[in-house]
Amino acid sequence: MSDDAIRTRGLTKRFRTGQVAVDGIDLAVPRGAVYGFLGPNGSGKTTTIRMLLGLVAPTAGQVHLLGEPMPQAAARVLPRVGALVEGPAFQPYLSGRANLVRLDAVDASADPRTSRARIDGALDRVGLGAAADKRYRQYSLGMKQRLGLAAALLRPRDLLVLDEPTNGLDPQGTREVRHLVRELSDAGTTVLVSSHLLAEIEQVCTHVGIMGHGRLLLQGTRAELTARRGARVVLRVPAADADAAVAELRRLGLTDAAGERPAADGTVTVTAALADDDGTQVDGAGAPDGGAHGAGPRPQDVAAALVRAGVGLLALDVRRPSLEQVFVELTGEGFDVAR
Ligand SMILES: Nc1ncnc2c1ncn2[C@@H]1O[C@H](COP(=O)(O)OP(=O)(O)OP(=O)(O)O)[C@@H](O)[C@H]1O
Repeated sequence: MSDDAIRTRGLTKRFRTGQVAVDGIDLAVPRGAVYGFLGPNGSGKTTTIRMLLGLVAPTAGQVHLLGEPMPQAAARVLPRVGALVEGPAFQPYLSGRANLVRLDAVDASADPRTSRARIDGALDRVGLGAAADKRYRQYSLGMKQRLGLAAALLRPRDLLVLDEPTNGLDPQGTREVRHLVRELSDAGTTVLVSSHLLAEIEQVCTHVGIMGHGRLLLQGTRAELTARRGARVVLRVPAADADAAVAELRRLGLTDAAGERPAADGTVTVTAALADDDGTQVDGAGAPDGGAHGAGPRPQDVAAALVRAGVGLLALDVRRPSLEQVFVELTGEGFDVAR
C-alpha cells in the first residue's frame, strides 16, 4: 500500500443533489507509473481528482497520497504534488509570468531565491516563453492550459495530477504534453493524467484506470487490460471445412467458436475466444515458445489440432482488443472524438 503513489479505498462522493458522482473506487497508482485515468465526460474523473487533492471532501472512503493519509497530511504531502485541475486561480489582468510569481510567492515551501529561475524554466517547458508577458485574459484556452501546467511544474514533484491537460490544445500542443509527461516520468515523477480522449493518452501510459458512471470499471497495466479481455483466434478455412473447424475448436474447449457466412471466394472466417474474461488466457501471440498460458490451448496447438483434423487451414491470426474496444465493451460507450 505505501508503495503506491496514490491509493484510495471505497472513495465515494455523493453530491447534495443526491447524485453519486464517485462510487466506492479503489484506485492504485504505483510509484513511477504514468496512469491514464480514462472515462467519458461526466464519469467522475474530475470529482475523484478533486478528492485526491483535498479540494472536495469525500462522502466516504480514504485517500493516501505518497503513502500519507489525506487530508490529514496535506500540508506535508501537497508541496510534493503538482496539480492541474480545472479553473486554476489565475488573475486575468496579470501576465502569465506575473501569475506564476504570485503563486510561487504564496507557496510557503518554495525557495524565493530560486523563484525566477524556476518560473522561467517552467514557462519554457510548456512552450510559453514567448507569451509569458501577455495578460492572462488574452490567453487562448491552450495557453491557459499551458500556464496551468507551468504552475504544476514550478518545483520538482514526486507526483503530478493532471486533469484533462490536453483540453483546448491543438495537435501540436497535445504532442508536447505527451512528450512532457514522458520526460517527467523518465525523471522519476509519478503521473496521473485524466482524459476522455483515449488516443491522446494511450501512447504514454503504463497503467490505465477506466471510469464509467462513477465506478472504476477496470484498472491495471495497459498490457493486462487488453490481454485480460481476451484474445481471439481468427481463422480462414475453405467453406467445406467450416463445420469441422468449429467442431474441432469446441473440442479444444473454445466453446464460443463460430463460423461467419461464406465469403465470395468460397472461404469462411471462424473465430473463437482464446481467453476468458477472468484472466485465463493464452498468451502465445508472437512469442516463440507460446509464452505463459492458462487453461486454454495455445495458438500453435489450435493450428496443429486443426491440421490433424484434416481442416484446410488457410490463415490463422490472434487478435487482441485495443484499449478502445475494451472500453466500449465495458461501458457501452465510445470516447468522444472531440469536445
Ligand atoms: N458540484 C456538483 N454538484 C452536483 N453534481 C456534480 C457536481 N460536480 C460534478 N457533478 C456531477 O458528477 C458527475 C461526475 O462529474 P465529473 O466532473 O467528476 O466527471 P468527469 O469524468 O470529470 O467529466 P469531464 O470529462 O466532463 O470533466 C457528473 O454527472 C456531474 O454533473
